Amino acid sequence: MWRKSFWSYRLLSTYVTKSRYLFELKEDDDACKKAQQTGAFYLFHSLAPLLQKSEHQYQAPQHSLLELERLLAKFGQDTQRIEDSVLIGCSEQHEAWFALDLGLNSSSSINASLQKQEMETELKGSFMELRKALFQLNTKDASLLSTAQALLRWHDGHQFCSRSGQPTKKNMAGSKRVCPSNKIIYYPQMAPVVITLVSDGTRCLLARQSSFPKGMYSALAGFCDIGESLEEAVRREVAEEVGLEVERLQYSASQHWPFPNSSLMIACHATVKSGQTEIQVNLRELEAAGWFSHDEVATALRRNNPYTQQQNGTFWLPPKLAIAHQLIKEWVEKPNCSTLPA
Ligand SMILES: NC(=O)C1=CN([C@@H]2O[C@H](COP(=O)(O)OP(=O)(O)OC[C@H]3O[C@@H](n4cnc5c(N)ncnc54)[C@H](O)[C@@H]3O)[C@@H](O)[C@H]2O)C=CC1
Ligand SMILES: [Mg+2]
Repeated sequence: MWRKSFWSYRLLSTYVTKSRYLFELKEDDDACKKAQQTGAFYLFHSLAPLLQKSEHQYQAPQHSLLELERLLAKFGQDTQRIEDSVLIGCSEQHEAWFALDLGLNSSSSINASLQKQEMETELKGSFMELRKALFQLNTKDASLLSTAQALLRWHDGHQFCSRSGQPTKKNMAGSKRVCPSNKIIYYPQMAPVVITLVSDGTRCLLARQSSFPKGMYSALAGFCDIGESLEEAVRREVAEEVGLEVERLQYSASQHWPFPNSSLMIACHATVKSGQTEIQVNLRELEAAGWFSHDEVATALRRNNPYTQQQNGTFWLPPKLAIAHQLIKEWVEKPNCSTLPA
């Protein structure tokens, strides 16, 4: 455990002190409880974050502990419910940030779910589905609320020990749950997913699932199987979904993705052997897949507004905040960047 008195915080960078402060809050329940007193809370209802509209923009409001206690009292709720909150980050000045869901059934409060509409009126905002909310927010808030929702969802779904069947207990920060009877520790999980933009040197391969919004095409994605390396997962997914063999691949970047459950999206560029570009779409996984020219993709990126695209019937690409968008943009800017052997 990092103790403030032990470390000379002044010698460390802001980022390092922040990281160590968050580490301390995860490890030490008393320190975390203390941090709640000066902290800020983001509110959710059944996993939908609270947003407020100011002028033309939405923002995610923060509430102090005092405001939260008043709110809960007003709705006849025990302040014990605040113990369900999870730590999601802190400011550079070490103001800790928490998230609390007022709609999910609470293990520490009897009168579980609070009425959504009454809360919205009281809070002068609305609980918006996260997929919609992400389009309305700046990058920092979008990322914070994604983390918050992922953590809240994980706690909601892991309230019992899978060995003893007993209720598990969350630590103050929400970084783990412990079974009191056998001491098994459960940590929040995310599934590794590979997302690959395949190129044949001049064109790139885009595909769509029937569940995608109308007209949207993206790179190939798939969950890693147990025991697989990243490289093996890319090769298998490309073979499974479009019947092609990857020749070379290059890691690009990664992203936490909260839908439908937490995934760690690992994005790669890949090439296939020239002359072996005939696609055989696996219709159990995909609705359609095809090769798109550099010009077509560059044009789609420039006019990437889903609403006008849907009306025109032309294809469109995932929004900026999705790593698929970044992967496609990278390829458009540098079409020959797939250099590492698979
Ligand atoms: N952030 C981004 O840019 C993008 C994110 N994605 C995400 O990637 C994820 C994976 O893509 P898919 O093509 O759907 O995967 P996929 O090609 O592996 O097919 C999904 C199927 O895999 C099986 N599966 C294996 N392990 C699973 C697990 N841990 N959780 C759920 N299903 C599992 C299920 O049968 C499921 O129906 C999606 O959930 C999607 O949200 C997809 C494209 C872009
Ligand atoms: Mg897939």
